[in-house]
Amino acid sequence: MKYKYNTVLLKLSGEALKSETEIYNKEQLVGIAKQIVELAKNGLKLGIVIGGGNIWRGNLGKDIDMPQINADYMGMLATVMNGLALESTIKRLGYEKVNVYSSLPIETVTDDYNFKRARLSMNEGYISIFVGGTGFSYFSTDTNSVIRAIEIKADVVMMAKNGVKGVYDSDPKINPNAKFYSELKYSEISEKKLRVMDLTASTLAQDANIPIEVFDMQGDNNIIKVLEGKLESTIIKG
Ligand SMILES: Nc1ncnc2c1ncn2[C@@H]1O[C@H](COP(=O)(O)OP(=O)(O)O)[C@@H](O)[C@H]1O
Ligand SMILES: O=c1ccn([C@@H]2O[C@H](COP(=O)(O)OP(=O)(O)O)[C@@H](O)[C@H]2O)c(=O)[nH]1
Repeated sequence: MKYKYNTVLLKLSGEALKSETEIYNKEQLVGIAKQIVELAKNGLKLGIVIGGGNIWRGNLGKDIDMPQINADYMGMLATVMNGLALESTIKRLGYEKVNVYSSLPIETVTDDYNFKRARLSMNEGYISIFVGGTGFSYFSTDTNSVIRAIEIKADVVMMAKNGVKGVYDSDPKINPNAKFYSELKYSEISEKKLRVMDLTASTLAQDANIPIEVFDMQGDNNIIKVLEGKLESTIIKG
């Protein structure tokens, strides 16, 4: 196997799909889809959780006096849109074996999520795109990613960032002297108050003993490179 892992849960934020002015950028979508198709064709079992941040986030609800729960469900619906955009881009590249599983029942355009069905289809080479988040308010797609990774028996959660190669001791975009970590323990995420993912997600990953690999997906074929072990990243485990 040419990749470090056999089964991977890839977390993409909504930011990965957008441009400066549009919620969807064709080059971004195609660039991601091409890598995903290559990985799947080479036998990697791939589950993808996609965020909704290019369209809407629940914390925007307060700006329009919207209750958090309503705002959160709008955010979850945003992830469904992103999943459909990725699905159609993958299929346009000629790879038909892709399912969009939604935690929100939207029978017309998605399959209802069922971990057994997802595992079976992935064993047959299908890419699983998980949308709708956890289906519950007050959660994030980071937590959703860890839950789906547990359910599909993934070897790792690949946490794709936009423009940051991994985890530092402080925000590298603010502190140019921030120290990069190539490895971290889960406990250090909370001890050092590192902004990588929400604590629910890191605590769940620690309990399930699932490593999380944080890498920068903004670069030529970076998703493939990191899985080939050819890209610097931060691995969180133990
Ligand atoms: N300790 C840290 N290590 C890395 N990035 C950090 C850290 N603290 C804050 N950041 C900031 O978090 C940003 C990533 O935000 P996040 O929402 O998690 O990523 P994305 O938008 O790519 O999903 C980075 O671009 C960086 O500016
Ligand atoms: O299980 C979930 C997942 C997502 N969300 C909502 O959907 C929004 C978009 O998800 P996220 O912010 O995780 O997307 P990303 O930042 O990865 O683009 C969040 O802000 C939440 O409001 C939620 O309520 N429950």
